[in-house]
Amino acid sequence: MNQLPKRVWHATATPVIRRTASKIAGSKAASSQLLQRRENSATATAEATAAATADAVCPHLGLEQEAAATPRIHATAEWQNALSYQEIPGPKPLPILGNTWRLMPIIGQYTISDVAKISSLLHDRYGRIVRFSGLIGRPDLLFIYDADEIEKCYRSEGPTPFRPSMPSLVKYKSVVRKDFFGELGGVVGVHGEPWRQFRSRVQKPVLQLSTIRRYLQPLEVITEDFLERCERLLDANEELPLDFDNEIHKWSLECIGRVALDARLGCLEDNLTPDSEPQQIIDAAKYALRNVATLELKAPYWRYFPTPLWTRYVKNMNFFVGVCMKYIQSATERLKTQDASLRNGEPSLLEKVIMSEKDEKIATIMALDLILVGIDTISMAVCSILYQLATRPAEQQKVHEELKRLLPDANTPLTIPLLDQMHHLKAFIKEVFRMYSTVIGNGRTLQEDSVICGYQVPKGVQAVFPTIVTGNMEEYVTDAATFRPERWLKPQHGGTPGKLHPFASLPYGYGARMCLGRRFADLEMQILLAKLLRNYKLEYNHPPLDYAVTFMYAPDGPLRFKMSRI
Ligand code: HEM
Repeated sequence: MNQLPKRVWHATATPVIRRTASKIAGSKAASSQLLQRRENSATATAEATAAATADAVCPHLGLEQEAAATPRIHATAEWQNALSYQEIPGPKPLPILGNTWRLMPIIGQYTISDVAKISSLLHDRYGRIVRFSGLIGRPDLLFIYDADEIEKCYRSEGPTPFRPSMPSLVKYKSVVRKDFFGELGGVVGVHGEPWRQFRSRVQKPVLQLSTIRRYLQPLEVITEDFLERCERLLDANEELPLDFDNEIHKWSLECIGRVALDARLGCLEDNLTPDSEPQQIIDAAKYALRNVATLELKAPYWRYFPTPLWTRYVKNMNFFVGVCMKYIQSATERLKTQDASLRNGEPSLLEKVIMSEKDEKIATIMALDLILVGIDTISMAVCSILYQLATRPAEQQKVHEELKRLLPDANTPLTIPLLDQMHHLKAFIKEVFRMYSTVIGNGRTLQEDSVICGYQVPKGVQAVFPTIVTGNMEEYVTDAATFRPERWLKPQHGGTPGKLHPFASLPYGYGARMCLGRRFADLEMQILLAKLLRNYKLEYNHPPLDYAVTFMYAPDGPLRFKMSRI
């Protein structure tokens, strides 16, 4: 089984936080040492802030970085007793080459697909906080493997958290297509007040339970179509094709199209021709997302000149914008021409946004963001969940039993109260996310100087919270190496007690910037698993697959599941 190795907590790598001045104040040498350390620390802070600034300022803010004033934290004992930023352990950058070479093919020791392993190796080697500095064109990365410190960072992030994600998308929105986005960047890759304003305009309709309820039936229909297509794809051994991940991708695209564009895109139709719109959407979605890791984690030369990869990326993004505009214009037309008195039931998400904002552009940009982040995340999560189900027959049986009890007639339409009672199914999903977190980590660009794990960390540094590692640490999760969905259940539903740090496994992030699509993601996954496992048995009878990062963390290889009717 592909389980990450059991990790040991590195207490030895922890700095002595309270190395107080009084301890060394006895001698002159000690005083000058302390002074020297402070000077080093001030220089390091200034250097790191300067390095970080280029990336940390959001183009949509249109503001200059605030003039430097001495931050209040500098006067506290916590700051003064902390070790300097430079003392944080981590791989040492080489002169001129920095650390970027470590991610390069052949000469580097790390490959992009191994990002999850790198994160784990860094923890094993350096301890609970690791500084990865000297990366070309980007600020230092600070990996934090301490769930209490992660909690502290999240809880003190203020009203406009800064998630340093997708600089390529930032450049696309703020430079390449400034003509279209202007001041309305959306939520992904946008920060500060512009992010807060956009998010507060769309958050309510997106997360409202009434909106989610409205999509249960349409998404169930799409899922039924998907399962019918799967049946048609089975070979003589009842096995799904080698590129089954592609089919999952089409299902998620069809779902997000229904939610964000109010349309059936037609991605699940048989025999799509290469020039058909659905196939073009499928190709563009795949290309845009799969190349982001390469664009952003390897040396980002595209920031300085348009590389072929960048040019293709821009073309794809333009295609997406065009598709969103087309569907949103037709939704607006529908709303204009439809007799309002004939409208009944809950309006769709798009209708809610168009009616409340009276601005088609807001709806278009919202749809674009939902589509861009809502396809790969969910399809890779589903690949991972299905693989774990297929390779854990006993666990699969438990979910099936639960479904048989709740849906004695397999054709019973799903309802929200029924989904609410699928405790085992939901616990299974959570356990997959804990052990194989699809999004391997989250991050924040620090907006204030902070003390983290006993070190002075300057603002502008990118803190990385590697949930794939912390979710598997014995320190935070009892019997972490064992796959046990029951740990997520309440005792009345068969739950087993044990330690589960609330900040060790956060698949959807946390706080004001938490995943905007999480309710749709949960709904889509629950519908798919309920329909699939009530009616079919899933098996995987091939050599085990490794997990790798292709933007998301998922099994790396053909998902040749055997799918047989029960
Ligand atoms: C299982 C699937 C998914 C996972 C694991 C996931 C995970 C995440 C994570 C970790 C974040 C960052 C949160 C933070 O910074 O605290 C995020 C942000 C976001 N997600 Fe998801 N996501 C999933 C599915 C979706 C779907 C289906 C949609 C769209 C319908 C979506 C839309 C978004 C958006 C728009 C943001 C940016 C929010 C903001 O910055 O304000 N996600 N997601």
